[in-house]
Amino acid sequence: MSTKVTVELQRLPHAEGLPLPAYQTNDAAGLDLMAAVPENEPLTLASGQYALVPTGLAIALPPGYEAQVRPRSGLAAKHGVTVLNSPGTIDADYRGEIKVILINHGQTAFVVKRGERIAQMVIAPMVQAALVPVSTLSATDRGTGGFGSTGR
Ligand SMILES: O=c1ccn([C@H]2C[C@H](O)[C@@H](COP(=O)(O)OP(=O)(O)OP(=O)(O)O)O2)c(=O)[nH]1
Ligand SMILES: [Mg+2]
Repeated sequence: MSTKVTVELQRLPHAEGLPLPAYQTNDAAGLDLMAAVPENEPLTLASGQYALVPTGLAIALPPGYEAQVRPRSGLAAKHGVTVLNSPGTIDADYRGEIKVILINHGQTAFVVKRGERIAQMVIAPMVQAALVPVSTLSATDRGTGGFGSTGR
């Protein structure tokens, strides 16, 4: 098991009754996030449509960490449903509700029910850069080559 960082979690009123996000297996990287849509109002994503899906959760990450909202491969492979801005970035100083921007690339409508696991959240260490403006950059073998410069 990896070392664990403590993350404060606030469950908002509309998350009542939903289980806490959980790692599904011992060494899973992602905590599954559930849709906190009303029980009697499932969210239908028509083909090509996207929506901001509430999770009913807010967190306080320690400084030096971020959370990434990533797609679940099962939803992508079976239904064409993924996270539009993947990976979504949750900043350590964000205290609002975590929302998932879900898009349906599939051919048929996809219905998001309350409690459905729609995405996963990976907690990761991050560094901030101290930018130093310069007039020329250090030379490298690659230089300015990119975008397929090494071949297909
Ligand atoms: O998938 C996401 C992405 C972001 N957020 C929240 C947490 C994050 O800290 C905040 C801002 O996200 P981001 O910086 O990606 O969006 P922005 O468009 O740059 O908004 P802002 O101007 O508020 O930074 O929105 C989510 O809940 N879900
Ligand atoms: Mg931003």
